[in-house]
Amino acid sequence: MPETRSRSKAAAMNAPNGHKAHLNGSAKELTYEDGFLKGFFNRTLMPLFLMVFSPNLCILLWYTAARCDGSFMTLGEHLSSKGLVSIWLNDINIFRPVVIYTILGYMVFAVILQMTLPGPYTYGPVTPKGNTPLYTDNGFSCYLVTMFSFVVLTHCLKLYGLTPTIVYDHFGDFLGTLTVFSHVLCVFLTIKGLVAPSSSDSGSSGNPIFDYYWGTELYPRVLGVDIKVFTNCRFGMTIWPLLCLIFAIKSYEQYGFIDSMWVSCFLQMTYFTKFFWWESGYMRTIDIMVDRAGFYICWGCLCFIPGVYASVSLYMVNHPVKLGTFWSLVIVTCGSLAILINYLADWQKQEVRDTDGQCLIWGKKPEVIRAKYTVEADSKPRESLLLVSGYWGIARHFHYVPELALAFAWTVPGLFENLMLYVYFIFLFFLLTHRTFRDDIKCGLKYQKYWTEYCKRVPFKMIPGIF
Ligand SMILES: NC(=O)C1=CN([C@@H]2O[C@H](COP(=O)(O)OP(=O)(O)OC[C@H]3O[C@@H](n4cnc5c(N)ncnc54)[C@H](OP(=O)(O)O)[C@@H]3O)[C@@H](O)[C@H]2O)C=CC1
Ligand SMILES: CC(C)CCC[C@@H](C)[C@H]1CC[C@H]2C3=CC=C4C[C@@H](O)CC[C@]4(C)[C@H]3CC[C@]12C
Repeated sequence: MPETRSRSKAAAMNAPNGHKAHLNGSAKELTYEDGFLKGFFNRTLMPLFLMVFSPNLCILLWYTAARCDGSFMTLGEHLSSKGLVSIWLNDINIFRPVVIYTILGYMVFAVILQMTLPGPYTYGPVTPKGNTPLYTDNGFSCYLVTMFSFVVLTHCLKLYGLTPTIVYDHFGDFLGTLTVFSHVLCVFLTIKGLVAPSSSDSGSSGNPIFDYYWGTELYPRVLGVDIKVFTNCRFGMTIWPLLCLIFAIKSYEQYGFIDSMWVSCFLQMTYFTKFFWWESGYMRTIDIMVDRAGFYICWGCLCFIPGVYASVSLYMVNHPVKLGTFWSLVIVTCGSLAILINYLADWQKQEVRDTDGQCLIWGKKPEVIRAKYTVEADSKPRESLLLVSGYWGIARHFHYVPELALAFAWTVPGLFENLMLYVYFIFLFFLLTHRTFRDDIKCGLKYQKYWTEYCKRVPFKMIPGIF
C-alpha cells in the first residue's frame, strides 16, 4: 500500500513538528485550492449544496427505479403526496442487519486484499509539500480476485437457495447505510487531518464547512491503509462492477433474458478491466494528486458511485430491451472502440513521461514541451513532459470525448423511455466539462508559461473548432 516518500523524511511521514507549526501558523495552503476553490460560493455555498443535494439524488434515483418504474413523473407525484422526508424515514432502513454485515464484510475483504496482494511499486506525482507517494500496484489482482470470489460466492449461495440479488432488493437500505457510514468516516478523517495527519500535505483552510467537504489531508493512511486507494479503487470502482453483475442476475431472474443488460454490462465490465489495468495511471490524476480525502471524494466514491454511476444498470433491471444481434454488435463495437481510444490517450501521456519522450506516438517521435516547475515546499527545479502530439495534440482533453461516447453506448441499450436512465451521462457531461476548467487552472498554476505555450499550440479543450 502507498507510503509517502519525502525529500525530508521528517517533513512527510510522521506529521512532523514543522508541519504542526504550519497548521497553527498562517503558512500558505495548496496553490490549486487558492487558485480555484476560493470565495464564499466555492468554499461554503457550493459544498453545502452538494452535501445536501447529492445524497438525496442517490436515494431518489433508487426510489425512481424501484418504486416509480423509472419515471420522474411518477416520482414527482410521490414526492408531492408523501414528501422527501417520508422516503428517508419509511422506505429506507439504515439499520438492516443483513445490509450492515454485507457492507462490513465486503470492506474487510477489500482491505485484506489491498494489504496483502503483491505488486510492483509505483510512484505518484510529487505533492505541493514535496512528498512522493509510493503505491503497491496491486489493483488488477485485487479486481480479478474479487470478481472470481463473487462468482464462487454466487454458486455457494445458490446451494443454500440464496442469491446475491438481495443487494438489489435492499439497495435503498444499502445507499442509506453507506451514506451514514461515509459521514462517520469523513468526520473521522477531517479530525485526523487536523490532529494526526499522515503527511505534511494537510491542514485546515480556516473554514470548517470547506474542511469537511474538501478534506484536511491529501493522502491519509489509517493502520497502513491508504484511504483514497480504498475509497476510490477498492470500494467505489470495485462495487460498481459487482453491482452491474448483481443487477444483471436480477434482471435474468425476473425476465429470463438479458439482451440490453448484457450489452451494457459487457461494455462496463470492459471499462472496469481497463481501469484496473491502468490503475497506476489513475494515481497521477486530479482525484489523487489534488482532491483531499473529504466528503467530495470519500462520500463520492462510497455512495455516489453505487447510487449514480451504477444507476444505468439499476434502471435496466426492470426495463429489458430485446436489441437483437445486429444492434447489440453495433453498440458493443462502438463502445469498445471508445474504450480503446480513451485507453490509448491515457497510455500516450504516461508512456511519453515514462520514456522521457523516447517512444513513438502514432508512429512518430512525440512532440513535447519540457515544462519546468517548482512545488510549494522548495524551490528545486523539476520537469514534466507535456505531450503536444497524438491525442494530446487534437485537444487538451480530447480523451473525454470517447469517455462520454462510451457512457452513451452503455446507456443507449435501455432506449429512450425515461430520463432517469441518462442521469449518469448528463452528470458525466458536466463533470468532465468542469474538469477541463479545473485541470487548465491546476496546470496553469503549476507550469505557468509552459502551459500557456501548450494552450497556444493546442487551443481547444475537448473538441477542435468547437470547445
Ligand atoms: N467516469 C468518470 O467519472 C471520469 C472518468 N475519467 C477518466 O479518467 C481518466 C483520467 O482522467 P483525467 O481527467 O485525464 O485525469 P487528470 O485530469 O487528472 O489528468 C490530467 C493531468 O494530466 C497531466 N497532463 C495534462 N495534459 C498533459 C499533456 N499534454 N501531456 C502530459 N500530461 C498532461 C497533468 O498532470 P501533471 O500535473 O502530472 O502534469 C494534468 O493535471 C480518463 O480516461 C478520463 O476519461 C475522468 C474523470 C471522470
Ligand atoms: C460529491 C459528488 C457530487 C461528486 C462525486 C464525484 C466522484 C464520485 C467522481 C469524481 C471524479 C470521478 C472519477 C474520475 C476518474 C475515474 C477514472 C475512470 O477511468 C474510472 C472512473 C473514475 C475513477 C471516476 C470515479 C468517480 C469520481 C471519483
